[in-house]
Amino acid sequence: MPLPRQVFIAVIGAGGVGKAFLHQLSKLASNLSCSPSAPTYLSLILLSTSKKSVHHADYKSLSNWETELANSTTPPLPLPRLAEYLVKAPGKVVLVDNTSNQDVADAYPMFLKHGVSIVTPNKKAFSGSYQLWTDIFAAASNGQGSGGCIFHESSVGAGLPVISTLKELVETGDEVRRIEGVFSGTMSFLFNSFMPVGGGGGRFSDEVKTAKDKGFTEPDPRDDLNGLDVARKLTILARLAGLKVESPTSFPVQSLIPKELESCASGDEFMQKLPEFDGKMDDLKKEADKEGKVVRFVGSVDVAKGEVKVGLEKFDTSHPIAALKGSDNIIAFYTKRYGDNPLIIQGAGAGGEVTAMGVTGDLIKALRLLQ
Ligand SMILES: NC(=O)C1=CN([C@@H]2O[C@H](COP(=O)(O)OP(=O)(O)OC[C@H]3O[C@@H](n4cnc5c(N)ncnc54)[C@H](OP(=O)(O)O)[C@@H]3O)[C@@H](O)[C@H]2O)C=CC1
Ligand SMILES: N[C@@H](CC=O)C(=O)O
Ligand code: NA
Repeated sequence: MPLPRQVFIAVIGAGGVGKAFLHQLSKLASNLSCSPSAPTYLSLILLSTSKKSVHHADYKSLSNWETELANSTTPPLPLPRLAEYLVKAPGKVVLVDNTSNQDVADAYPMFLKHGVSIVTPNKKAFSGSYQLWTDIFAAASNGQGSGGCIFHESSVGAGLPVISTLKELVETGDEVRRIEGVFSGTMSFLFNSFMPVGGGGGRFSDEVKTAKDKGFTEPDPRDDLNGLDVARKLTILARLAGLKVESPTSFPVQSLIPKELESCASGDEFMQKLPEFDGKMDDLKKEADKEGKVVRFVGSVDVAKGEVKVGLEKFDTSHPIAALKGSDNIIAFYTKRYGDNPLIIQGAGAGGEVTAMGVTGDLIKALRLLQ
């Protein structure tokens, strides 16, 4: 009879994605067959938000995380103390970062060097400075050596298999020439509902509020509307395709934040004032309508030219990008092997459940490597 093995899971971030991940984790059979030789038991040993943490000095599994977190009065561990706690766990550890925090992302090389594996939808680690990108992958072992492994499928296209597909294209020797499409669930939802094919549509500011309520936006919706979220995703894809993109602000990115609202002190103030600018978005709609077109927020990476760009473009109403629904992303990979008919991935690109699916899938991949 093979001996069961135990893997310890620490989760930081319990918002839309974090909560959906924790529910999916609880459904993963505790007797998970990731290893051909032994069943795997998963123990949740830490759960933390920006305000509080639940963890036990004896690494006892959290049996009822919702109640334990709600009742906790313990502040979150500072990152070096968190690392100490995880390193001393009596077995392999996977840290699940469900935040969008830069400090947590900056600490990935430290966690990885200490053998802690990471799965995350947080884009900031992979789209920050090029140095951080290099440090993360230098520290990660992904199966070889003593460093932890790292997976980040949901950092682009939520649960859609975008990162894994691009990596396989590159690793199997295809030549990726161009990547283009709609990379934001929020922007897709906004334009599909504010400027649908066939006319009509709601007020732009109302649709922004709905996108936030549906859990599509970043914690601060200005990070979507300023184009930076898409720029981060394209930075990640461009780097995986071999371009040394320095940062998500090192190429042209069109912002939809009105100049007058750039100085808003908070996301709440911004959301309050946004309806004053609905007229400008209506003008954009009317202008496209006159040409029989719709406007969509798109991005592209031209690998051969080394160019990345993000912004609004007009599309014929018959174009596949114009026909997207809800929060759908569409991502086309033009490669040497696929020729003029690109490999296309399409589906929901935002939302707690679909994003958590990518994170849970990554956890399963990490567990297979940690045998
Ligand atoms: N929502 C989506 O559709 C998608 C999201 N993502 C990415 O997933 C991540 C999570 O998104 P989402 O769940 O929507 O965001 P939320 O704002 O709903 O949740 C973020 C969580 O992170 C916690 N947090 C923030 N900073 C820290 C910190 N320093 N230490 C511990 N916890 C912290 C917050 O705590 P508190 O509650 O105390 O503020 C909150 O629980 C982001 O990186 C996002 O870009 C990726 C693809 C799609
Ligand atoms: N805010 C992002 C969430 C997923 O990355 C989006 O709208 O696409
Ligand atoms: Na993905």
